[in-house]
Amino acid sequence: NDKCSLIGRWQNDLGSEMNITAVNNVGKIFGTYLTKVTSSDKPISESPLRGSQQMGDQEHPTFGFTVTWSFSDSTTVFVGQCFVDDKGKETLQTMWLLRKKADSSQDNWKATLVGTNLFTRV
Ligand SMILES: CN1C(=O)N(C)[C@H]2CS[C@@H](CCCCC(=O)O)[C@H]21
Repeated sequence: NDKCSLIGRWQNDLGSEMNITAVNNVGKIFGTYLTKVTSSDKPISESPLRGSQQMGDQEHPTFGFTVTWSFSDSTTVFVGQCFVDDKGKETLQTMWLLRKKADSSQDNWKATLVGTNLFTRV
């Protein structure tokens, strides 16, 4: 049974490192996210990550989590699923929405970025 646990350290192609430190018995996810790149001009620091995963099927659980950036006024939400390939390699296939702070509602239209992202274990 290829159980896919979210716990541990993950990295993506942008050089970000995510450390999921705990998933409790009801699927609550706790961790931190350290980005190497930012669209803000502030110094980067580790940011908290909170979310939840489905606990029904432990093989390839779906999940969602929010990163509340500690150094910028933006927020990113991730949603995705954990997969294990036939060699036992785990990946997190995700899509994300990055909401940057708009200076006014007139700028609201250009304040949300979207993307896909693959995480592999460090
Ligand atoms: C590095 N990133 C990464 O690993 N992503 C999956 C994408 C979605 S979150 C964004 C970084 C946002 C940093 C905070 C800010 O620039 O306001 C980018």
